[in-house]
Amino acid sequence: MTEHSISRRRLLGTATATGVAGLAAGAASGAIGHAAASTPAGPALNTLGSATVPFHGTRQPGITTPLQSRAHLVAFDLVPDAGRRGAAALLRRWSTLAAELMAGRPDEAGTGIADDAGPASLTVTFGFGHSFFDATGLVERRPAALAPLPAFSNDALDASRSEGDLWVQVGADDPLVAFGALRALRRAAAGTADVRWQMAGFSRSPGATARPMSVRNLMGQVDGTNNPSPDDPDFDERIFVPAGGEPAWMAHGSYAVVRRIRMLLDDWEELPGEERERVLGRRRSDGAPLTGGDETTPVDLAATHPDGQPVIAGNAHVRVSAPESNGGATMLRRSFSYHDGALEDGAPDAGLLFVCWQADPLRSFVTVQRKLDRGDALSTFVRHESSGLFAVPGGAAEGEYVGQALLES
Ligand SMILES: C=CC1=C(C)c2cc3[nH]c(cc4nc(cc5[nH]c(cc1n2)c(C)c5CCC(=O)O)C(CCC(=O)O)=C4C)c(C)c3C=C
Ligand SMILES: [Fe+2]
Repeated sequence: MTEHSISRRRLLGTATATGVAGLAAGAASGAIGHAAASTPAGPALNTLGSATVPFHGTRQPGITTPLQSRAHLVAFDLVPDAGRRGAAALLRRWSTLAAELMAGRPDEAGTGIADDAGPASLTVTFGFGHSFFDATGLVERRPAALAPLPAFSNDALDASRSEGDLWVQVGADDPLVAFGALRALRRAAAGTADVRWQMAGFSRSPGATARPMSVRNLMGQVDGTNNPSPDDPDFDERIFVPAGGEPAWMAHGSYAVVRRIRMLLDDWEELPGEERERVLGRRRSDGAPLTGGDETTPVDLAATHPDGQPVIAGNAHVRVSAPESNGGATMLRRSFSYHDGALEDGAPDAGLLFVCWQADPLRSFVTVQRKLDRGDALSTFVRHESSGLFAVPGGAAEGEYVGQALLES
């Protein structure tokens, strides 16, 4: 791995560690710009607030964009008489709105929630669920890859917080900007689609750590290290549907698997530190593999102790989930933490809004999750509580809207 690829790899899984690193991220990915930096009435916005991600492009934003510190994941169901026309009109309204908000132009009809802020790297990403195609009479255009995910033994899924006709992912580095965008999108859907479920997530704020590193999850683990990098020769083909792929309207798109995974934090925190590291296969302090080095050192799955026992346990999470253990299966993980108070028994309702991206969910998520389901030491400490699979089409060109190739051809 080159220095360059290390820094690119880090950027994807990282709420960039400093303002300077944030700028470097934008420059490296070509994805982040800066909105007009001052208002007539006030001082210039700082770089965090003024950072922009373009809405228009070959791919949708929010997939390879560096992880923002706030997110809302929302599923909508179309109202019964919306049909294909209603859905097309909604996607057009949503796309226009998303382009405006992401460029830093506030929603004129809104309540002014984000008026003083810039776009703060706002991204809005749209996807279609399995049921969308029934609701719009487009069943024959439903991708085979949207077949329902199989049941896994560790699942405790709540159907009312799973799936949905439409999925929207909002991310921003300012909670008010993220909330303002969510409100505007909800208002634009009124009369056409109702919220089915909604989840709020968070990650580390840019500039919060002393050095660039991947973020930590609520188990205290450094998470996102071994994500595939856009510099990998097979990155595009593994994460995105190619130009000539099937169905044609999914060209440059990707499939998002969304799982709300509650962490059994009371049990986890009881576990001695060494045991926690054994469960994962990496050090808690800096995310380095138990086989040595630093966060970016490759894990040596073949390494053994003098007594012949593997250094990375047979059921350690990084061994069971690794591409080497799954016929090369890989996915881009872009997850957020969540905390929704306490359950009736007092346990924290907290965990991971696990979001992963891939060109083929059966080959990637399903293959790895099947393996994890059979023998992952981490599974004792987590519960999958909701699930969704969404087809996220390619990006919209100027003057077009997301999903136009599906809804109008
Ligand atoms: C089906 C896919 C996966 C689920 C579900 C999943 C849940 C999950 N993971 C963590 C924490 C970590 N995972 C890490 C690595 C990792 N996880 C997956 C897949 C799923 N994880 C993969 C493919 C990998 C990479 C393996 C490799 O190639 O080395 C790590 C280590 C750091 C990293 O590489 O990101 C952590 C930490 C939690 C807490 C969790 C459910 C709540
Ligand atoms: Fe994982």
